[in-house]
Amino acid sequence: MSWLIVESREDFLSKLREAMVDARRRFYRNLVFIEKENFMDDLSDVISAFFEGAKEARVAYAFHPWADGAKERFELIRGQLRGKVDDIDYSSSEYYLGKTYDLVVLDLVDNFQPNYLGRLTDLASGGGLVIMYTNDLTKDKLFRNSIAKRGVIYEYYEERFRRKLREHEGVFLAGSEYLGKPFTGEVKVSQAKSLPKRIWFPKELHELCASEDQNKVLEEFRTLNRGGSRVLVLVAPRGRGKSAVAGLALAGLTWERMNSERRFRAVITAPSLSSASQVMEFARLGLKSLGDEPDVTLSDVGLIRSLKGDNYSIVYVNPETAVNEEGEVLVVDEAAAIGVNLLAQYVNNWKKVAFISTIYGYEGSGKAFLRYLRNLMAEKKVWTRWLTMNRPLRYAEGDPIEKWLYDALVLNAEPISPKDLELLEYETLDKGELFRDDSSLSQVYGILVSAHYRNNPDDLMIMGDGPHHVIKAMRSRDGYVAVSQISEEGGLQDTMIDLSLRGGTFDGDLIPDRLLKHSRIRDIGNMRGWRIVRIAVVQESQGMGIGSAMLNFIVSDAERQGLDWVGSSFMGDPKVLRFWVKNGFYPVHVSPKRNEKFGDFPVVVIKPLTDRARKAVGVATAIFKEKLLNTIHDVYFNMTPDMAVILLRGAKTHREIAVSRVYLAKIAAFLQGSSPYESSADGIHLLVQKYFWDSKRDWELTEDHERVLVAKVLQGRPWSYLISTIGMSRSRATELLYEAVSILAKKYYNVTEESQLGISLEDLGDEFTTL
Ligand SMILES: CC(=O)SCCNC(=O)CCNC(=O)[C@H](O)C(C)(C)COP(=O)(O)OP(=O)(O)OC[C@H]1O[C@@H](n2cnc3c(N)ncnc32)[C@H](O)[C@@H]1OP(=O)(O)O
Repeated sequence: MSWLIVESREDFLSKLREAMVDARRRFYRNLVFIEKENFMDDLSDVISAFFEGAKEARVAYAFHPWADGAKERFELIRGQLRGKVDDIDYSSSEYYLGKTYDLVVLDLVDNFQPNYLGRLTDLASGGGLVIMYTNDLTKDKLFRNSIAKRGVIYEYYEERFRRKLREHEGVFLAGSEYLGKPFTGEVKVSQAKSLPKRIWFPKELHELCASEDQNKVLEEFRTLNRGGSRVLVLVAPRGRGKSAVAGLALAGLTWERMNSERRFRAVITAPSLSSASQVMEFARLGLKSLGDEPDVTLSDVGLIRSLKGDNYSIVYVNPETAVNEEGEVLVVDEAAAIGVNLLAQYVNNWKKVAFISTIYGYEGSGKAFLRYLRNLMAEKKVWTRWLTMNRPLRYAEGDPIEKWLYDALVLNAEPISPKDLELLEYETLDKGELFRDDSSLSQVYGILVSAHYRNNPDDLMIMGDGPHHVIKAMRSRDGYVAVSQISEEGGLQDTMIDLSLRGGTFDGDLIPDRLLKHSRIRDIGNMRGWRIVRIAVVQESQGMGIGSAMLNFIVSDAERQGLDWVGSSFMGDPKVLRFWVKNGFYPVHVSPKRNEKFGDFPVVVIKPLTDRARKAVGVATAIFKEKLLNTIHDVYFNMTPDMAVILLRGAKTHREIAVSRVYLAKIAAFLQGSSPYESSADGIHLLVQKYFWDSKRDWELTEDHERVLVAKVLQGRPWSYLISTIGMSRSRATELLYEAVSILAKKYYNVTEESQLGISLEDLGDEFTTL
């Protein structure tokens, strides 16, 4: 039975002591949350109570050391902490992901940020305690302040967070009153670990495993050494030891090849070096246990970049580089946080790939990733083995604090599967109500999380508390089927406009800032609009027009409110870009840098709603198109022709380009076969520019024709590269190029292979300078 006690501090502490004894016995965690101005006494008492049951402990103390008073608070309680104490700066907390602590103390006086909270709570082990203390969750908090707009901010997120603390067992609260809800549920404690009956990898590696799940998974990795293309998928919630076992497995795969003639090279990639560090650490540990001492290269902050031995190497490279690296095995950690675009390229280019990922958790949901894998398995082109790990390593299965964390941070939000799509209603959600209604919040946030693997717990707080963030949705009889998170932007003061033009940046107002910097039209800064931060439709109802319908409603809504524009900025995946262009949005900016993590170019699209916005967006679109057409061989040289074609089709701004008769004669010579492509490339380039600048025509080349023109004529890719970039052979590409040029020459100038190959000076007139 669970109950809520409301008693004195002494009673509170004695109940907590009992709970800690039970937790040690049954290997689960408790949480103490202190929220009051004078938190120090309670904090000190709770820490004392903890150490009554432990002579020493592994302690993590997290704070922002540079914040006023933070160090002093740490020093005050430092004397009470016995054992090894890691003082962790929140900003570098990701470096501690693999560690385990008995006591985790979070100083929430300067900041309350869901990402940090989730990450650090996870590090507490069974039998341990998590303490969070703050003067007031909503007063002067760094992350909160960064969300505020013109000094205004809501507290829907914090209100819900406080409610969740009261709902869950294992949680003890010290605020204006003392409350405690000891854990009464059941836990499953892991059985003593035993090795699988038959093992191929050395016993030393198996001994480094902390659970039976890990032993089993370790053996499965061995299948990667068999013939043919193989993909191994390892998914688990956080804290199951999947990265560690992947590292041990790499040591095992290396060991199998150590005495062979052939060198062994494994590549590890992940969104960042630090997210790959667990795999690396355990690979090193594994190799050491086998008696090998690899040479280690470290990064500036001490993370392992590579391990090298006599005839093997294990190296980290960033996700984009990993596509074209060579080696025997590619291990992709936190694969769900890497764009599926890149994952598909890994499977194409590598024979053995291991994808490792969190299926849900605060790096975001892995649904896009899972969808990709399900398709891969259904195609049956590649041998695929799917492994999951369920047992937590640090604490017992059924731990109440893991449950609280998932609920409080909405880590397992689930969209519905709608059955009835007949009647859909467009709604603007009341955020207060949404954050009080768990089921609606789970549906709405679930749609966003499953579509956007990049969502993390901080995003939910921004969505809830940011006064400029608005949520729109489409609701069916069964529940929500589509959601959009919108941010109000623009209406900038002159000082902000100047700041942006001078290269300064500021939070929010992303679209006005980008447009100011790239088109230099000041008026854009004053205009007001809606940036669609996220838009998503439940997976099974995509491609049925719901997204477009919602977008139409949003645009009409914005028009009614007198806004100047609706826009969006997103990672430029061709499918998504097509959605925007189809709905009449103009591409106005593409970042010159590919996003290393996701492998795509961030794109800004916009739809003008007022006359002045139409004028300004006209300029921005023209400037963008000019940049794309003229620098695609340089700034955007590695943009896929697929993307470029959609961007060029979407940038509907017109310019007349004249092609001189000298060039037309060169083009005729090319069509007739008397001049090779390289000799007529100047004329062809002009003709292709003319085509892409022409937005008045009522005919189109096929997308395949356009792709070849972009790849060869505009990007200048060597013929040999066309196969890998647009997937066609040299002869097919040559054929398409010829066809496209002959269509263009005929349509614009009636030039064909029978046209004149030369012209007289008299005919030419004074088009060129006489010297
Ligand atoms: C700022 C941002 O959030 S950008 C990221 C957009 N969101 C996502 O990528 C999440 C996953 N995808 C989705 O939730 C949806 O597919 C959306 C929101 C992109 C589009 O909504 P839908 O209802 O699926 O699109 P709708 O049926 O109205 O329009 C279809 C067009 O969009 C494009 N499209 C983009 N994604 C998809 C998709 N997953 N399925 C089908 N069509 C898609 C196609 O060009 C399609 O045109 P076509 O039918 O002629 O091929």
